[in-house]
Amino acid sequence: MDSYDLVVIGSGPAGQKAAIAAAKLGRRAAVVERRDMVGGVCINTGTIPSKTMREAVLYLTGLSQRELYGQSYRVKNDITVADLSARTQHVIAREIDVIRNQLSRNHVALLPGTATFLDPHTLKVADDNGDHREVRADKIVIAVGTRPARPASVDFDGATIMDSDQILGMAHVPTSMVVVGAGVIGIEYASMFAALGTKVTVVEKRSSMLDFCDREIVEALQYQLRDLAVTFRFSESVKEVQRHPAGTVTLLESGKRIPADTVLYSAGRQGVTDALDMPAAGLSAGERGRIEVNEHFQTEVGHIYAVGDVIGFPALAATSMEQGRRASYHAFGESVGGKLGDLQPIGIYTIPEISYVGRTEEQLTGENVPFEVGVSRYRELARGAILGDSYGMLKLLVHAESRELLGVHVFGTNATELVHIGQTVMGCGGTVDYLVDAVFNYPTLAESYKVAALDAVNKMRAIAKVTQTGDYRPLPE
Ligand SMILES: Cc1cc2nc3c(=O)[nH]c(=O)nc-3n(C[C@H](O)[C@H](O)[C@H](O)COP(=O)(O)OP(=O)(O)OC[C@H]3O[C@@H](n4cnc5c(N)ncnc54)[C@H](O)[C@@H]3O)c2cc1C
Ligand SMILES: NC(=O)c1ccc[n+]([C@@H]2O[C@H](COP(=O)([O-])OP(=O)(O)OC[C@H]3O[C@@H](n4cnc5c(N)ncnc54)[C@H](O)[C@@H]3O)[C@@H](O)[C@H]2O)c1
Repeated sequence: MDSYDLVVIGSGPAGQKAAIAAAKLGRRAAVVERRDMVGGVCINTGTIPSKTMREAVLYLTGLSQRELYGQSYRVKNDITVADLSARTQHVIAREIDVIRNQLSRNHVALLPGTATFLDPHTLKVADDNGDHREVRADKIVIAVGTRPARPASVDFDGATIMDSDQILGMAHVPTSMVVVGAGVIGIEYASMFAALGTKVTVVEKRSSMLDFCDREIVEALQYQLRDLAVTFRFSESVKEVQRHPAGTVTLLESGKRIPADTVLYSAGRQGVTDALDMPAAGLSAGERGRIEVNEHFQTEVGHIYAVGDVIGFPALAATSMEQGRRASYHAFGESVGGKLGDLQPIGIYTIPEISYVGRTEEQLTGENVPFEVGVSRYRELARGAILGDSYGMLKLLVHAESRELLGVHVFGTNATELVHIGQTVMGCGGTVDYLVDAVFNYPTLAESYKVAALDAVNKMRAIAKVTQTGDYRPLPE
């Protein structure tokens, strides 16, 4: 039986980084993964295909250029699924190659197959072709990720009623689509299909969407999506999805019926823990197959760690990678930076994109933290005009007394890149004054930080002026 210092189950972002971190610490590491899933959901069905498809949609539809060249501007009419998937397949293949290469040059063994616990230190790895082997490990990292939740009441056929894995194999761009669930996946795909000209209806059982984001920005997104003919049905639950020869009908609890070519069911995901035989290792999975861990990512069995989507929120590729690295470091007694804290950015690749770091206005108000808001609009930036982005905005939330940055919220072109400037300032404990005094390249979108910072300090100065000149008269009690 082969023996390793660390065996990782799953080769997604969390598993890869756990294994490579162990290898860098001089440990013998192995990753177990199914032959057709190297790179995990991230590379094969999730982040990478969806983000590549988005890029193809933006390019081929010419959507982001229409402010400059007119509303009829297109790079290609009649965009086909083949147009979209050519780019996707190219990027997936390239990324898998990079991962295989990184693992092999770090001497991490890639063991093909599905892992099952035999006991807390031993795993059976069964390949699809019927072969199996047993491996022993001092430490084990579970990084098995999630798969789309599939309620029994929905008859998924992969052609007209699909989950987010199946959508990548769709045969044609539909003329109409119902998206069930306005979570990140649902809204990202709703944006892409709306940009392609599909008539999209989003059904969401909550009264609003993306509740963790800044409200003003979510409203701006909804406005932009409605402009692309998206219909929102909030506070509505899907009761049943019917398949008919001529298309689908989505039946809502309220009695409404929505006909459409296709349905994308994106109402959450569940942990892929069923194949693991968790009880054999003394473990159990909770609601939706999730595994509970402590701050070091240890499960209830100390030498077994769990990282990535299988432990739940925030379920992002970037956080998964960092959790993987931290779990390995902890397993082998290496120190890591402070707690994986509040400064993890969120990036949502809707059209236009959203990104933020830190707290929202709603959170700060709820916590009675006094703050000032500084806003910069892309339409007032030279780079915004050059790009043809008139709707973008950057918003800074600044502590009214200490002048620290408390949150950065960006909407529009390059939002997911821009957010890192604010993240760095916040991570270094910087104040709004750093941004006021800094010089940014011109013409750039980064300049929006200075504009928003000046806006915030101007408002703060206005308050100070009123209170210091004696003009300020408190209202009678
Ligand atoms: C449509 C979509 C879009 C997304 N977009 C983004 C985005 O833009 N940005 C972002 O940050 N995140 C995004 N995400 C989330 C991101 O993909 C995940 O956070 C990330 O993939 C989680 O990594 P992971 O390592 O936990 O697991 P995964 O990537 O899910 O990989 C887990 C791997 O474990 C393997 N596995 C499972 N069980 C076993 C077993 N018993 N034996 C062996 N192997 C096993 C699976 O085959 C799989 O390959 C998106 C997700 C989806 C679905
Ligand atoms: N850009 C990114 O970072 C990115 C992109 C995609 C996915 N992800 C990750 O993937 C994970 C899963 O995303 P998701 O969107 O599938 O799940 P989710 O759980 O975030 O959203 C599901 C939504 O569906 C709604 N819903 C559930 N049942 C319903 C019903 N019967 N009728 C109507 N609405 C219903 C829920 O209220 C919820 O809003 C997320 O945690 C996210 O972090 C991240």
